[in-house]
Amino acid sequence: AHAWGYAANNGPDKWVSNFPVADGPRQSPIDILPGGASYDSGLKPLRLKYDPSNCLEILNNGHSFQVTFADDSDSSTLKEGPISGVYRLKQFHFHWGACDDKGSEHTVAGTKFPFELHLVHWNTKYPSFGEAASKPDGLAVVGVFLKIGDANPSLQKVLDAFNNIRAKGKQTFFADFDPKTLRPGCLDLDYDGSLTTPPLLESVSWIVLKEPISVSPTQMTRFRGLLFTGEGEAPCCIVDNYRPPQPLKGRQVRASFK
Ligand SMILES: NS(=O)(=O)c1ccc(C(=O)O)c(S(=O)(=O)NCCc2ccccc2)c1
Ligand SMILES: [Zn+2]
Repeated sequence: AHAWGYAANNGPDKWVSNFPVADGPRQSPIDILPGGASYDSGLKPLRLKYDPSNCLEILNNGHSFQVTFADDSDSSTLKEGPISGVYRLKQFHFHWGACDDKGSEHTVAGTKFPFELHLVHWNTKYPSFGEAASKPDGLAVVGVFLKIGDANPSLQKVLDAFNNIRAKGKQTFFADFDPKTLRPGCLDLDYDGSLTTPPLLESVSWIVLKEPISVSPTQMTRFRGLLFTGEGEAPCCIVDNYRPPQPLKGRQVRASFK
């Protein structure tokens, strides 16, 4: 079976043939209707605690790039909010469009943002990420929308590392980055969902932050210079690496705000 991707021949509407869960009851992303979310006064504020020294490397995995963190201790964790227990940060990555009118995976009342950041965490009640990834409460992903605006200084450090990871498979040392600097306010919309890329496992508690952070047009074009393809192959830029919204199938979205 050819590898999954985002092209016409291997994109999101083709994934179900190798990953039947693509048609499951709790798939992600979704279109979020803030008016349809129910305010949950029991929701405590989300607690992100990240240690920049846990940052290991930045990698172009052929469908996005990810910044990987050391997850062998509880020094970079997510707590409270809709989740119980302690979840460790494993990696963060982005999804984006070829142009500014699309790119995010979640949408808000049909509105698409040009980018979406995902911070992937796993539940430490399980021995490893791989174990947690197949459990209904195994993963928690924080989604942050990016909009066009002022340059984002903390993002610049990530973009400056791109020169070493332009081609698929390239990776480079990347240290001392605190993803908390990428966090906007604390209004979040929560629901039970899945990974948005194969294997599309239905193990994710999604925590989508309502307020976007800003990136400048120059910073955005840097993302679009990354390549899906390996060195020596005909260059194909990573763009439109997003899955469209999936059916809600009766799920409730909880809001941490009125
Ligand atoms: N958009 S998302 O947050 O759902 C997501 C996207 C990509 C990946 C990834 O592995 O690259 C991941 S991951 O880091 O969670 N890995 C999922 C695939 C996987 C499952 C089980 C063991 C290893 C990898 C998550
Ligand atoms: Zn993602």
